[in-house]
Amino acid sequence: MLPEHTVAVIGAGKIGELVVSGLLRSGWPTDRLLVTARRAARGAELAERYGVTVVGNAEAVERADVLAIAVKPQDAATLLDEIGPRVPAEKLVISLCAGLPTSFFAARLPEGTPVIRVMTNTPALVDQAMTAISAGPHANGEQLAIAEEMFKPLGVTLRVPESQQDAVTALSGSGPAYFYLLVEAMVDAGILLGLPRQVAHELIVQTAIGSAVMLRDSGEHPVKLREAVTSPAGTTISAIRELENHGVRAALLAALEAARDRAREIAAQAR
Ligand SMILES: NC(=O)C1=CN([C@@H]2O[C@H](COP(=O)(O)OP(=O)(O)OC[C@H]3O[C@@H](n4cnc5c(N)ncnc54)[C@H](OP(=O)(O)O)[C@@H]3O)[C@@H](O)[C@H]2O)C=CC1
Ligand SMILES: O=C(O)[C@@H]1CCC=N1
Repeated sequence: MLPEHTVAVIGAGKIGELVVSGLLRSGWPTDRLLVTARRAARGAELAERYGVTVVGNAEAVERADVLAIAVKPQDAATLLDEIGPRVPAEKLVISLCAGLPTSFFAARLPEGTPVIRVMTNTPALVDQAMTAISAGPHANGEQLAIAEEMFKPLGVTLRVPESQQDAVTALSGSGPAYFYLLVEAMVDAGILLGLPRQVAHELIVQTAIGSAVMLRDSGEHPVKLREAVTSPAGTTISAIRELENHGVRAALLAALEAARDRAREIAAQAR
């Protein structure tokens, strides 16, 4: 299905760029995509890399039907001071910002502007994103479908109530970083055990991929999958005892709670 909408990605940093590249990979026509950047050099880089049209924020607001806001949450108020009053209420605003509720945008946009909150993640770069989508004020099913049309080609999408978005941010938004940290630590453990770094890296990355595919495709609970690896008096249980002794499970509970709390704090600090 060819998109009927023109999308402007406002603030094409890391996340904005992955939306641009993902849309283009999915066949989104270049002439239905606009990009804005704060620095001219960044705009030129994106124009060169993707052949997209880079415009100012005001022109993006005028020409696009869908405004995907991908600036840092701390920059959102300044951006909305600039563009908010110019956004006609029939445009769809999609926020990709962590923490900020749709009410933050609604308060700075003309009455009746539909706002959708989206939390995606960096595996969008390989079309394996987890993207959670929530309707905010004035957003109807048709507009949620537009957001899904944009993000489905980048991976998996899920509709969630907006009240769950800070938790979603803690789990899947930040989630890739936790897995990368684990991989980094396990590769270092391989070094400790005397393996060459490249060998340790290959062993752990393929083990991560295999485990992830089994989690997704086997239909088995993670406990069952772990038990199948854990032989009586074997090697795995010795490692698991150490993980439990070091409070890894408790650390993850605390870590994700801290991420959720930081999302709330970002919203509270946004002016
Ligand atoms: N990184 C991630 O994994 C995830 C991030 N997010 C959310 O995505 C958003 C973007 O994050 P990320 O891509 O990491 O951050 P970046 O800093 O890489 O991108 C933000 C971009 O917005 C630009 N910008 C800021 N203000 C303006 C403006 N007024 N007009 C035009 N462009 C502007 C910045 O320009 P300049 O280069 O000059 O700073 C920068 O290029 C955040 O709100 C974050 O919470 C959501 C999910 C995952
Ligand atoms: O760290 C952050 O704030 C952003 C939001 C989710 C992932 N990265």
